[in-house]
Amino acid sequence: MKPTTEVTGRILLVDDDPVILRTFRSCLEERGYSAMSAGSGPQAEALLQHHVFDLCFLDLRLGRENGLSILQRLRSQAPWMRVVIVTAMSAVNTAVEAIKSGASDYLVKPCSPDQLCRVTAKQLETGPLASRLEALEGELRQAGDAFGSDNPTMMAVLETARQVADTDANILVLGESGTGKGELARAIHGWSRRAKKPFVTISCPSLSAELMESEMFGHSRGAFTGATESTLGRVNQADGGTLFLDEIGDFPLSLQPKLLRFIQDKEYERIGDPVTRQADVRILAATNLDLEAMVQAGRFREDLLYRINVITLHLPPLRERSEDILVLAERFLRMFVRNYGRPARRFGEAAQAALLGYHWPGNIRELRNVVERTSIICPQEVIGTSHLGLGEQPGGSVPRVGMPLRLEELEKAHITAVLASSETLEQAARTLGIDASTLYRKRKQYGL
Ligand SMILES: Nc1ncnc2c1ncn2[C@@H]1O[C@H](COP(=O)(O)OP(=O)(O)OP(=O)(O)O)[C@@H](O)[C@H]1O
Repeated sequence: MKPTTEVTGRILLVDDDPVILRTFRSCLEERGYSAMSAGSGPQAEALLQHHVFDLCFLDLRLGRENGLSILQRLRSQAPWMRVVIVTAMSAVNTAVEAIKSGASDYLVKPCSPDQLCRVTAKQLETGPLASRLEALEGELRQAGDAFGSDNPTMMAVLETARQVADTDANILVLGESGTGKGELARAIHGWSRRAKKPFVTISCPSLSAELMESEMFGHSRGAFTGATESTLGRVNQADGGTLFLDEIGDFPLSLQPKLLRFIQDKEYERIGDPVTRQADVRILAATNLDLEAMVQAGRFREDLLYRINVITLHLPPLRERSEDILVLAERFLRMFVRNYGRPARRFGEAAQAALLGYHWPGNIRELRNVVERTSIICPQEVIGTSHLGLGEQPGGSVPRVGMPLRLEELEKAHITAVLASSETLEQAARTLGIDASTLYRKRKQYGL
């Protein structure tokens, strides 16, 4: 049974019988897999410290060692690794127990090379899909408690958010970029009676006034050049649910009266179509801009502001929520090591201190990016400060043209500096020679 396509898979064999180890190993290697063997539980654990495996064949009877407790230790050390129990016919009951404890399958000894390879191929095929699914499910499960916090300001915000979630009040979420405004909006929708209906996001800065009108309210065929098909728009899509206007401060001024009318009367017209339509939509909005100041400057309508900020929730920046930094970092770490199958397991003391001492200008988004990168590059179980790459803080070395850097690092540094010296985002975009929506995307990408 030679594989027809190229096979990949890193396999750990754990058995106290050297003959079985040799036979299994040569059989798997012949088919293109890479395999390593361990004669005992501790040997297997030692290998896991330095190597990443996708699949493990574990003999449940390893001398005096208890196979089930070895299984548990291997699973906690490498939760992404699928484990197939190898057992004698007389011990099938134990194999069932092992599957209940997290093993994926079992193989009865003696088995033929074809049986071994069939099980291997099946496990390696389903492994990545299953672990991605597990990660997603984990994220979803955590969404319920993702908003736990030990910070008093954040706790008060969350309490208000939960109280008003089930009313239809429009809510404005304020906070620096990356503080989790979008995440909170989604949670409010989830806590509301609209939870089973759509949650639709419109990212305001990414669209011009014309595109925004058509995106929100839809257009009829031929309404403007290029409108070859009619569309219903996001408002229609969100009917019965929630419409989240991200970065509402960038909502085009010329379109604000139409939004105001929709919020007040729940009525609108598509572009090029005189029929008045209705949609039952709850509005949540977010911004990191000072809308009061924009009203003063004539860049945002006062009546619209009073419609969208019936309730205002102000998310504190991460540096003011130091109680939550390590909890969030550990949650991200669990998620990413599971996704990428990497060896990092925990932050060492120095790394914890570095995480707590950093000022997190990009807030939770930056923390998430840092942990993701760390989970990939850290080659060991305990994460040290050097793996975090937090060296380029203000006062640290500033990337300069000509240094041995990736282009991205230079771009990030330049955008950061221009943003810091610009009064508005529009001004920064003009200086950089890119449009506001590109700047918006790059800020997100770099966690600025
Ligand atoms: N409580 C949380 N738990 C886990 N992840 C979070 C949490 N809050 C935010 N995040 C993550 O941080 C990142 C930024 O969150 P989000 O987009 O909600 O921030 P934002 O304040 O809306 O940012 P921006 O103002 O730039 O749009 C996302 O990847 C999000 O998944």
